[in-house]
Amino acid sequence: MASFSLITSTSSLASSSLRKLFTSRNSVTTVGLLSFAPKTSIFILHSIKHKAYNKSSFRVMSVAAPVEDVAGFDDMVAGTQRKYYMLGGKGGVGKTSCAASLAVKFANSGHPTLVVSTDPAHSLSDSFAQDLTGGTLVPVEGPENPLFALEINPDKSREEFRSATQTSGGTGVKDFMEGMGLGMLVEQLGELKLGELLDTPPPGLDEAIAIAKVMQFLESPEYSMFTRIVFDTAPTGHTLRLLSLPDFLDASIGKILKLRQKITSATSAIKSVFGQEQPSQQDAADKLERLRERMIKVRELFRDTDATEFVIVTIPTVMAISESSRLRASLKKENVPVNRLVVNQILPPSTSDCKFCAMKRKDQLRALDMIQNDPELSSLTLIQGPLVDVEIRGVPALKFLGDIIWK
Ligand SMILES: Nc1ncnc2c1ncn2[C@@H]1O[C@H](COP(=O)(O)OP(=O)(O)OP(=O)(O)O)[C@@H](O)[C@H]1O
Repeated sequence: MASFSLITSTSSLASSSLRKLFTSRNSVTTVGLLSFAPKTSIFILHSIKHKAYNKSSFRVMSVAAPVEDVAGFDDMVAGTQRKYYMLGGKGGVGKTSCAASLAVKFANSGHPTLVVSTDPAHSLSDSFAQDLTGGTLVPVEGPENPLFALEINPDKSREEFRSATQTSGGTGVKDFMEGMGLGMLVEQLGELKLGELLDTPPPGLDEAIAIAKVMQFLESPEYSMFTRIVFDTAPTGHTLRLLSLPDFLDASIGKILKLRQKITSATSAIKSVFGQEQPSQQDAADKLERLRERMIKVRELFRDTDATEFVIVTIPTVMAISESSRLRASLKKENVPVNRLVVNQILPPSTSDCKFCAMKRKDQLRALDMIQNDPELSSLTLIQGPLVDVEIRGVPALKFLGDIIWK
């Protein structure tokens, strides 16, 4: 079992001396500097004496600084009406770690919580160190109140869309129409690029369908208990395409449905001539209509300032901050509410004469300065997350990270 301990010290006590001190006494092999208050440091001591993490292995020896309401967590946790938090940003910045730690914090604050991954490359299972795969709700072990996780299977979502559209205007219908010599309708199909849409669905479609599916779940009574829903979304590019997707799909599906009317009359005319049963398109059309309605709901949810907030997660590099600025601009254009910016993986001030650390920190401070001068980002509540030198995995570690970030 691994054990973690928190200890505060004066800043003059370097991690190397702590490492020596605890290695001899407690088999502590890793000492990570977590954050600095003006006169205090918090160190995380990670023992590899044991094989697995568990809750009781965390020992908080003292707390460094009074908890400040930096992130406005009081506001995030207030009220029992359902709220959605979507965490998004560039790949690898720590979206999953931040989303999972927020979900743990909500659950420990009394909210039955659901954390959902719509990123095709799921990492919730890795983050919680529990198997959460399978596309259904899985209870997360550890928090004080119910916390469930859901990793949506993107391939399944895409297949659902394909089967819903295939018989109602997809390539199957196209071939059929060509066979019947109904050139005019084939042209319309071509214009809609339906074949392309079905064979290579636009990026973001999986995620839109995944979110739509979650919303469908959440409407049913057995899910009414969840008062906080945290989405770990796919990287920025996907999110941006996702936002423009409902409009695109709305228009496309609207056209498909109109086209369907024409096809239905054409097929019933053929049926009456040849006396043959044509495959019923009613089911597919109904499915499409439901999908369209759900897409509209997803769009509305993204824009609902009372129920939803998109939290941008970034790291202190020029590239990540520039991308976050573009993301914020696009979200603004789409009227998606954004109030908070998490800057994760900030190096604490160097306690040793490590030149690399000093340079890196200087570089990060320059990037942090950029935020203050960025027209898109400067107005957001800035939440700073430290870079820790142990991997954040499992509920105790996520609780620990959550208590640093979400306060
Ligand atoms: N504050 C931190 N300190 C140290 N390591 C961190 C921190 N935040 C995240 N990490 C580590 O960085 C890696 C990527 O984190 P995470 O999976 O949360 O990022 P992500 O943005 O969700 O990635 P992806 O875009 O690939 O889904 C993980 O190994 C995680 O443990």
